[in-house]
Amino acid sequence: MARGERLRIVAAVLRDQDGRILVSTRPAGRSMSGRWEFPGGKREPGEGRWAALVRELSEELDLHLVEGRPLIRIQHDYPDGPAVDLDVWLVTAWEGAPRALEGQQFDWFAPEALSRLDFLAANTPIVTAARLPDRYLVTPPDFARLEDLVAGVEAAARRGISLIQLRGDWLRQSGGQVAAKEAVARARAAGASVLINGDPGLAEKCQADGVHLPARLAAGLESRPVVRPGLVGVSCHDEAELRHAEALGADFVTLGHVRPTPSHPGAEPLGMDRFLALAGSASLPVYAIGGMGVADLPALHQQSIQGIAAIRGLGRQLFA
Ligand SMILES: Nc1nc2c([nH]c(=O)n2[C@@H]2O[C@H](COP(=O)(O)OP(=O)(O)OP(=O)(O)O)[C@@H](O)[C@H]2O)c(=O)[nH]1
Repeated sequence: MARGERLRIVAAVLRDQDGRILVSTRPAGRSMSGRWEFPGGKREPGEGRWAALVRELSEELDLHLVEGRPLIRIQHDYPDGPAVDLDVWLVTAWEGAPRALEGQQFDWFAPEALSRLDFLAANTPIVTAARLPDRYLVTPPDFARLEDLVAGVEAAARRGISLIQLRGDWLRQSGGQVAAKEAVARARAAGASVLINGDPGLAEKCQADGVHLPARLAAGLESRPVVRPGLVGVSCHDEAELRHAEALGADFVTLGHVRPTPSHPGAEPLGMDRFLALAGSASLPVYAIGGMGVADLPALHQQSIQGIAAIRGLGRQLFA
C-alpha cells in the first residue's frame, strides 16, 4: 500500500423489526480475529460503494441488500495496522436470513447492549451512530409555563422524537429541577432519551440519559464529564471546537449554525459547504444545527451526516 493510502472499507448496520442490530466477529486467521465488527470489507478497484456492500454481505452472510443509505464515514489509523476509511451504511431493506459463510459468529443485539461487546477500536463512533436517531430536538427558550414545556417534551417523544435536549435558564431556577425530572421520566416512558444542557450534576439528579455541553463549557474541560453509558454531546461552531470535542471523548456533536437562525441573530452562519467540509473531518456522529428541518435530512444522509438538531424544525408547535 502506498504511503498515505487508506483501505477503503464499506460496512453495514442492519436493524431488524425489533431495533436489534446485526454484528459479527472477525473470522479466525484474519487480523484482529474474534473482535466484533459490522459486516463488510474492502472495496475493489473501480467498485461503487453500494455495489461493494451488496457483494460483501452476500459473500459473508448470504444476504441480498435491497435498500440503504450512508450513516457515518470515519478515518482511523490503527497503530500497528492499516489506515482505514470506514464508510458505514444503514441498511433499511434486505432479503434472506443471515448464514455465516466465512466461519464467523454473528448475532443480533439491542443497541444499548452493543457498548458491552469487544469491538474493533475504530468502531466506537459507529456503535454510537447506530444507536442515535437522525432527529435531535432542543427545547425552545420561550414557553408559557413549565407544565407546557414538560407536556411538549412528552408529546415530542410520543411522536417518535427519541433524543431530546432540555435547555434553558429555567433548569436552574425555582421548580426547574422538578420539571426536568418529570420531563425525563415522561419522555423515557414514551421511548426517548433526554440530555440536560450544561450541567452534568443536574443530569445525574434528574436521572437523565446524559449531558449536552455548550462549547464554552467544553472548552474548560480536559476530560469527559460523565462516565459511560451516559451520553455526552458537545456544541461546536468551528474546527478547534470539533477537535476538542473529539479529544474529550464526546459521543457526538452538533455543528453550526449552518443557516441563519432566530436563536442566534446576527451570528455569521457556517453555510452548507463549510459545514460539510468540517463534518467530513469528524470522527464522531455530527448533527447539523441552525435553520435545519426534516426536509434537509435526505441530502445530509447522502453526505454521511447523522441528522439534524433543531428547535423550530422539529416541533416548535408542541410547546405552545
Ligand atoms: N468489515 C469491517 N471492517 C472493519 C470494521 N472496523 C474496522 O476497523 N474495520 C477494518 O477494516 C478492514 C476490513 O477489511 P476486510 O474485512 O476485508 O479485511 P480482511 O478480512 O481481508 O482482513 P485483514 O485485515 O486481515 O486484511 C480491516 O482492516 C478491519 O480491521 C467494521 O466494523 N467492519
